[in-house]
Amino acid sequence: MKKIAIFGSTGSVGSSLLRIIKDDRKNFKIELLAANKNYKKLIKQAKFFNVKNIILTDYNSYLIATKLLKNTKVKVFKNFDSLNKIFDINKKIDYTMCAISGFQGLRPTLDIIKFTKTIAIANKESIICGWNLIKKDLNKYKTFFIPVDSEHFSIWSLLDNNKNDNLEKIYITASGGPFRKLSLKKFKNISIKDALKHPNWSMGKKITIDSATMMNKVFEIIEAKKIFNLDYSQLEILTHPKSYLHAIVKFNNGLSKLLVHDTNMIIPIFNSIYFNTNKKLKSKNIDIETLNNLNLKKIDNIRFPIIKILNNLSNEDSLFETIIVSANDKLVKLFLNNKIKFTDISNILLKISNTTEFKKFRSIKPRNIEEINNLSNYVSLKIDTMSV
Ligand SMILES: NC(=O)C1=CN([C@@H]2O[C@H](COP(=O)(O)OP(=O)(O)OC[C@H]3O[C@@H](n4cnc5c(N)ncnc54)[C@H](OP(=O)(O)O)[C@@H]3O)[C@@H](O)[C@H]2O)C=CC1
Ligand SMILES: CC(=O)[C@@H](O)[C@H](O)COP(=O)(O)O
Ligand SMILES: [Mn+2]
Repeated sequence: MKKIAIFGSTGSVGSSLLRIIKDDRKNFKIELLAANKNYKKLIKQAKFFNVKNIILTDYNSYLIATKLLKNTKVKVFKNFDSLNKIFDINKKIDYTMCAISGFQGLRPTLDIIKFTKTIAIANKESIICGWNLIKKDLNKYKTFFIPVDSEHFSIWSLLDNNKNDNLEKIYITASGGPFRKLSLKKFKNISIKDALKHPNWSMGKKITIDSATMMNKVFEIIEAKKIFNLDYSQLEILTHPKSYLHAIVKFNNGLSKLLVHDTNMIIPIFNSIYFNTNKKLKSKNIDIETLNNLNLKKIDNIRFPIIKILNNLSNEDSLFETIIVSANDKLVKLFLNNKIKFTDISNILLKISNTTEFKKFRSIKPRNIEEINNLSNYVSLKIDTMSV
């Protein structure tokens, strides 16, 4: 019986994992489910899987859930401060999925490492902002790490569990999102509805907007650089409309490996929880038609100006990554609340990434979560004051 925890269980990745577990219930005991506001879905999950601990970080949702569950054995927590009341460092759980969206996933990811034997991280923002802190604790507590983001899971699989000492170059693919072919003249009137129509993947709103602006791929380059300890010069984006090929790894010895899988996040998620088992997952036959038409092209930074942020990055872990993640979190929220235009996201992000005030953070290494959180809050407030 594997004991597990799922952060972001009511979301796209979290719910996909629960669908996998539902088919194999006898082998799993869910110790904790965490979400933000969706108390109805979280309570339904907790009851269905007989989960004794839940976290709701939105205070009002926490109060409602506490009331609704008062005559049950389910304990409701309002934040992640009580992990040491739920878990025991001497009796680690087997697996945790970190699938909270955005910057807010970093603290829970850092806090759970000591309590879990394996940590599967889908929350790319935590890797981008806090990788040096995450890596330090992975080593300190001997926690096994599996990246879940499809391109990074693919690279990780090609490197056979992360031996990356003879890596020459990595290509990650981008679908190009819903506006890959849209006339540039129409970008200024892009609607929320259209921006949420990803051509290949059904994902949470935030990552879907990031795929439309191409910020998702900027994040994925940073994520790959950190996880696989590369220079940015060793990483390149290729657009591939079908999202079937996820990564190409070129090694120093002249060999290159490519990884394709169905355009379905169930595959990386399934492999993260059944890693090192021979559990069978039903999947489609190899798609020869798509393999014959990979249609790989270099990224167009006229269409996707946000790519230019990659030119401003330092090759060392820095607080600058927190600035762009937090600014992007905020700007995507403003766009989804109809406060700014789609093109404002890239324009304001590029402006922020070029200001002297923020550029100086490229040479400051993150020392602790408090420093990262404070900077993130500052960036968020700064955007409120900008004339957006
Ligand atoms: N979806 C996908 O296919 C992929 C996702 N990823 C990454 O995985 C992560 C999750 O993505 P996705 O599943 O699409 O996101 P969703 O928006 O679908 O779900 C986000 C989850 O996080 C919860 N959440 C949000 N904020 C908080 C918070 N402050 N505290 C606790 N829980 C919180 C949400 O709770 P609530 O429901 O209550 O709001 C929800 O359960 C992201 O970092 C994304 O970049 C990477 C590759 C693919
Ligand atoms: C499924 C997954 O890993 C997403 O990150 C996906 O890659 C987003 O698609 P884009 O390639 O359009 O950003
Ligand atoms: Mn991805």
